[in-house]
Amino acid sequence: MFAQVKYSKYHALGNDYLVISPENLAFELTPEKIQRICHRNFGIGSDGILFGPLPAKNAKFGLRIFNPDGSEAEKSGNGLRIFCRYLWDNQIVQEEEFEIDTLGGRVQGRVTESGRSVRVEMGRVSFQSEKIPVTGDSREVLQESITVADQIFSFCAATIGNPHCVIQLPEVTPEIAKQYGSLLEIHPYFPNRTNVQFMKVKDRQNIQIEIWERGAGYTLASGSSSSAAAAVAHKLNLCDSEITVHMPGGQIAIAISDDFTVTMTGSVTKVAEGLMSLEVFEY
Ligand SMILES: N[C@H](CCC[C@H](N)C(=O)O)C(=O)O
Repeated sequence: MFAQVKYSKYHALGNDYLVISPENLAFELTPEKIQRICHRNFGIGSDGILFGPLPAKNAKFGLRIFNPDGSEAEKSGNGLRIFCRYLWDNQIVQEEEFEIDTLGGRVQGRVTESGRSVRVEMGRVSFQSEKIPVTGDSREVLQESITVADQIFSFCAATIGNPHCVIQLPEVTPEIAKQYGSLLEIHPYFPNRTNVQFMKVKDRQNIQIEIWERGAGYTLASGSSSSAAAAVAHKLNLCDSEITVHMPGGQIAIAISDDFTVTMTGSVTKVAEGLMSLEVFEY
């Protein structure tokens, strides 16, 4: 049994992840262990864990993505950019494009600018209720109403492998995301819970979002949230097909094709390489 566990820590616009390779782990990543590792005081602290590279049937690499509450996510845009950079840092890939298999489908990644920028084709966005999922009749979930804490919002829902609830407002703030995000995350309309974005459309090429993530809470940036919110803005014809998403942690460039395939380009920053002591589980 290893007394320590090797990990790499990166952030993507302030949305930080730990990368742990299966070759360095001799125990199962249970929800309790994930919660402890991600805890900002009792653990290393992060917005999630990227567990890979894993064997994959229809891609070069497999990746599992865990939220700090211990739940497993189908996709993470910032997580995927970080994982691509991790593979590049460890000479497992070079400048070529390569495929990664996730619970939410296969994506294509490419590392550029000596690791500082990564582009990921995130797959297709769908607004179809049964794919997200959202309860009720089979339909595209666009501009419907939802009530939390006696506040009625108009929302759109989308999936890019993981679920998203997008609410357009004239102004968005962290306070709004923190006050209503946690209630919307667990609203009965979303059987698998949902990520939530409060979106201000600045012009046809720029949106601003404040984010409440499923299983993680308020975060400074989110790649799948950027993809979903931009896709909704484009679907409602409020924005063109190339959109810059502005978040507290920074900006992500989103390009949307005619079939709503989304390509996301953004930065990755290496924070540290470390050794986690198993004592962390004894407290
Ligand atoms: N909390 C999300 C996964 C991480 C998404 C976010 N960090 C990103 O960059 O896409 C979920 O449960 O679907």
